[in-house]
Amino acid sequence: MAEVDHLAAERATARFDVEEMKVAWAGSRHAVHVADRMARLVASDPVFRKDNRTMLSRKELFKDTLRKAAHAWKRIVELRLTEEEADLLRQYVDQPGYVDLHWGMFVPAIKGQGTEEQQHKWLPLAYKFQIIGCYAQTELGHGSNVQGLETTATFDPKTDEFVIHSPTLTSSKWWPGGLGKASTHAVVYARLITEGKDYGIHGFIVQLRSLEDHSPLPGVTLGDIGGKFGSGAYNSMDNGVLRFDHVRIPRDQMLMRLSQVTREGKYVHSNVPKQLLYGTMVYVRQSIVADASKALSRAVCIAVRYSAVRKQFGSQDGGPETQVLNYKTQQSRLFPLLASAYAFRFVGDWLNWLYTDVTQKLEAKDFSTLQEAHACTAGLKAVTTSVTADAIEECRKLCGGHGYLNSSGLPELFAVYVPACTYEGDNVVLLLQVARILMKTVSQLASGKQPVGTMAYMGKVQYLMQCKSAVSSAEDWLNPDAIQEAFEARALRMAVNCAQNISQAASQEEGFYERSPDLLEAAVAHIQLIIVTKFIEKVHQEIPGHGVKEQLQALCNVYALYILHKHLGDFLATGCITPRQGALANEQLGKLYAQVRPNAVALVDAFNYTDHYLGSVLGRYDGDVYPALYEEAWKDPLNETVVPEGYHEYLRPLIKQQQLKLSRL
Ligand SMILES: CCCCCCCC/C=C\CCCCC/C=C/C(=O)SCCNC(=O)CCNC(=O)[C@H](O)C(C)(C)COP(=O)(O)OP(=O)(O)OC[C@H]1O[C@@H](n2cnc3c(N)ncnc32)[C@H](O)[C@@H]1OP(=O)(O)O
Ligand SMILES: Cc1cc2nc3c(=O)[nH]c(=O)nc-3n(C[C@H](O)[C@H](O)[C@H](O)COP(=O)(O)OP(=O)(O)OC[C@H]3O[C@@H](n4cnc5c(N)ncnc54)[C@H](O)[C@@H]3O)c2cc1C
Repeated sequence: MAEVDHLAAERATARFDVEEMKVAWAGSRHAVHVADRMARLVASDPVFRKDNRTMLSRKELFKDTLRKAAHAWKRIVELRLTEEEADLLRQYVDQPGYVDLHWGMFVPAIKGQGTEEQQHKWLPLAYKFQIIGCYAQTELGHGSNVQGLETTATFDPKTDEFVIHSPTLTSSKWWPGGLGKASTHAVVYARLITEGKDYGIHGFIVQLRSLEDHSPLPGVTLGDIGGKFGSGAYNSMDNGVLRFDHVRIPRDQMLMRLSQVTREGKYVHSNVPKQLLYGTMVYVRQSIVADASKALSRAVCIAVRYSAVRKQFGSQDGGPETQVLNYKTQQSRLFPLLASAYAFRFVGDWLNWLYTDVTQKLEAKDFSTLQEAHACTAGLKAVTTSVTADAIEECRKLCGGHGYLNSSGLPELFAVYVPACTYEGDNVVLLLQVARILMKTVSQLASGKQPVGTMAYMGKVQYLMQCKSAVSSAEDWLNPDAIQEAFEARALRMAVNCAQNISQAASQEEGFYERSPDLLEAAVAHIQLIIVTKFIEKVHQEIPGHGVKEQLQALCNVYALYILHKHLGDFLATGCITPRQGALANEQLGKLYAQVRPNAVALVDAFNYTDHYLGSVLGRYDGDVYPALYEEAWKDPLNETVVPEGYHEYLRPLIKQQQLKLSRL
């Protein structure tokens, strides 16, 4: 705890119990305690220091990542941490690295697509780090279009092996994290060819490097694909390139849970949807939604605390300067982001529940919710990552000039975060998947088929297509039913409009292609409805703690009315609300900002982030920003010498030359 709390006055104005809000944010009292313990464990360990990260060269940074990963593993083993604790510890280490892919994709791919026998063989090796794995799907030529991958896995019945081959330059695996330098194994996605027939993409476990000296195995060419956006940031990750020259693997290294190749080379597909092959991506997409709320809340925490510390311009009578957080423009930019952080947290929790539920159903051979899981994970991944990436940049601007310094933590957070809009599915490609499912659902309405899950509202088509909002005062917008109805009507009408336009095209496919920009917007409207709905549902639950429910209610309204204001064109164009009702929503939004203002600092305190995890001099808990900024500047390598290197070669001769010229005049 800080000795002098420059934000004490801010904390004193909070009208709710911050400790109970921490519980609401984390999900349970247990979750708060575990997270707290792990965060402090990391913060107090000098190996996990990260304040110098942006000053390291790529090689130093990569070695630092290896060191941290090894040290984290040592601590996990020494302290006998549970899986939950270990995950949190890695999260607080906060440095992307090969372990993310090992635990996050390699292990889940084997769990999801391997037979019991295969799991029994490979998982213990992975669990003890006797092998290190990555997820090698994307190629130089194709990422989004998975069916377009070119790597081949041809079955050779003579030797009972698959021959893995990269037939073209564009078939080189390109991007997999952990592949470049660290992994010994990969789950490789390749076209399965047997008995002369191409059966499409399947997963194979392939060893890449020697377990003795880490050198590439014969026929394997691999390396790192090069430096990436920003200093520090995602450059700690060894995203890699990989080519195979007729590399042989035993038949039983094909992941055979969904389909098999027999000893004779016969292809057998189990009676399950082929999309289960994409299961690892669905799993990771739901983790990415949870991660979005973490990244967004970090940026918002920095911007809120700093905005409370920073003062600019005085009162007209020469009194004290104004905290920038008091400017209405600062509030209208920042508070919707604060509300979005909470909204993403709660929708992330719900998505995690949905994923668990779908997984249990799949195990019982019930595939009915597969489409719902795909639409929700793809859509929520796309919307939450796009908003978060933009929001981090907005937080940088909200911190003025100091936000541009590495020591603010925001440039690195942005650089680490932005690829989330691309990896695990480009956001546009994923939203078009949602749109496809929306169009399918609309087309089935006429046949009387009742939509289910998050599409259930579309079943109220008769009502939602013609309803008119009853809002007649700003306060009316505090009614969750009014909000819910407006969002449902907007989403449905946008989807139906798209479907009508598509039906006028020469073919469904052509119509979809022509209308894809509108379809994107319809998909976003549907996903925003889900986020609003889940926030409203959360607030309806019993939430203990003085004032906690009231604050969450206010944030829920901020989130919904901000989206309504931002996308007012949609609501007006579809006739869901009138211009007057739009203006009333904006009026109410202003009142809500005033309600959030005294609670803002406490609302970010509830994220319970250590100064180490935040990694920002602007976001310090104690608000003692200026001495920290000043001190950080002196740590820059440029300040190691008073006279810079290069002075004698370039500066002195220049200055002397000018002096000489002047003396000749
Ligand atoms: C790893 C760590 C995890 C923790 C995260 C926390 C953050 C930590 C921070 C840092 C670490 C980050 C690590 C990042 C690692 C990144 C890894 C990757 O990027 S891996 C590669 C990911 N690649 C993609 O996502 C590719 C995107 N493309 C696709 O998914 C597909 O090709 C497609 C776009 C969906 C198209 O598929 P396809 O051509 O097969 O078909 P369609 O004709 O469109 O669809 C056919 C039917 O299949 C349905 N469908 C499609 N996908 C799915 C699915 N996933 N599940 C269920 N159903 C699916 C589709 O709806 C169609 O259905 P019908 O209409 O026929 O009914
Ligand atoms: C940091 C990072 C880490 C990664 N880690 C891994 C990993 O561990 N393993 C792995 O296998 N892969 C990994 N990837 C690859 C990643 O999954 C792909 O980059 C991603 O799926 C996007 O595919 P792409 O690069 O082919 O983009 P493209 O599909 O080429 O996208 C280019 C542009 O085309 C647009 N576009 C493409 N298709 C359509 C369409 N049908 N309609 C409209 N617009 C379209 C996109 O919106 C985009 O604007 C990683 C990528 C990054 C950046």
